[in-house]
Amino acid sequence: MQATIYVTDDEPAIRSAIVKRLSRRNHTVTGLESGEELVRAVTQHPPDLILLDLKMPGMGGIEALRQIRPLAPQTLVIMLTAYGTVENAVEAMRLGAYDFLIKSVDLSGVDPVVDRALEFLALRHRVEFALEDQNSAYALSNIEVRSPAMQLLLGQVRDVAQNAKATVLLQGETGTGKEFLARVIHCNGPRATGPFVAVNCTAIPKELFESELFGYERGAFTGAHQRKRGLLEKAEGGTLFLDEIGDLDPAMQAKLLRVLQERTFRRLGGTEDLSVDFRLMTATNRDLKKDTVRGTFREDLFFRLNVVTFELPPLRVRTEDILPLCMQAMLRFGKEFGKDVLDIEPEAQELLQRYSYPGNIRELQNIIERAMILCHEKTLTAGCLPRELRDQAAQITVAMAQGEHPTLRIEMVLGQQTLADIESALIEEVVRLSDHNKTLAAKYLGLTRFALDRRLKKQLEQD
Ligand SMILES: Nc1ncnc2c1ncn2[C@@H]1O[C@H](COP(=O)(O)OP(=O)(O)OP(=O)(O)O)[C@@H](O)[C@H]1O
Repeated sequence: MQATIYVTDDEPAIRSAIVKRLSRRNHTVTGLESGEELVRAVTQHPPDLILLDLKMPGMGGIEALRQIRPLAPQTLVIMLTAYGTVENAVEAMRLGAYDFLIKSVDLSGVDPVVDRALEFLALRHRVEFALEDQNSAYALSNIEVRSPAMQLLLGQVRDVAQNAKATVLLQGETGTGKEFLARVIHCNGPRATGPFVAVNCTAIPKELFESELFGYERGAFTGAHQRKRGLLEKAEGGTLFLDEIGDLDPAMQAKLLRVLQERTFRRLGGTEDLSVDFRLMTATNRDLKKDTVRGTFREDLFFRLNVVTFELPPLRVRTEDILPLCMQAMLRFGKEFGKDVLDIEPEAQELLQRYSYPGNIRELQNIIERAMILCHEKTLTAGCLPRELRDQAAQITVAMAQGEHPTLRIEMVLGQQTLADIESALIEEVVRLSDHNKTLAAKYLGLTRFALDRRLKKQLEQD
């Protein structure tokens, strides 16, 4: 991003060196020699970024920051500080500065800090733009994904959306965005103007499911005072989305299969075959294939549903998507709560990116909602984030990437963990991923079953 930048420093040599350095990278850079001059310039033209020296004669950096924040809430401010005055820089960050930079002789630290701030600014612009039109929340072009896994998936979604008939199965942990993606497919396809009928298979009691799905004729059963159209009919010309399909009762599985095979059905108590035209999408956080082996899910129905399958990766294996999702949530809750929190301080960014999000995007949104309630500054700080995030920063994170060969990634905070901690975390995760089949886990780990048992026992004793 090419940006307008003000560099404010009373020392001419440093000021001109930074101005030169940034101008060479095609930014529009202006040097200013005092806090007063900066306030005047910001009043006339708020820039994208300000580099602001802490210690200046007359109006110091802190006072200048206090005055420019309300004048230019969108502008990011990086404080320039000398060794030994870092506490003041921290104070400045509490007042809304985005970051700070310790001045060194060669100024080589300037570029990465400026790049990071500008990248953040560019991301904020994109998210703001996407949110301007709430109706286009599901437009493919407005979905902000950075992780290679999600970019690949969205590319495939684009093709599938265009095919009005393709049946889609969405699999993934809770909160990974299965319903969201179903809506994206619906809204970007030829049936976008048709209805999107979402049904949670676990929310409707077993006895009522059939009448809800197929509808009924007057007098079909006691209490059926008049004809009622079922969900299948309501989805005509659009999409029927069956969530938690893995929990569908076996009798209903058989009935659904018949509709999918014949594309016709009868209302309860009816004699007429009705034909329906809809796209079916289903979602589950279970492994349906395994359920067919276990015998809890019909294999023939699985084959009908499993035409196009999307596996949504958990958020912990696509960390690149975390900050864009946080920004989106901040803007959304900011509007709701009437708060103007526009930035996330670097320490909070770090914590948000390191957390493992067992509840995925839904949990991320809850974390941001809570933080926005607690936050009274213009910048979201680490102090507004829940304790789990800070605690987890001190733990070992083991995350799994899906694929033909599932891969475990381990992160270790140097100085806080030992090799033994890593071993325990790794063993625990592999046992969990092997569905607690210890023979399989031992095989993955290259251990004998006996050696694995011995290690697990030792871990238990230490706990
Ligand atoms: N790519 C995305 N961009 C923005 N918001 C998203 C995205 N994906 C999901 N969300 C939001 O995250 C929340 C959870 O998504 P959703 O309900 O689709 O998850 P799910 O996988 O269907 O969950 P469950 O299995 O519990 O039903 C929703 O508020 C949704 O709007």
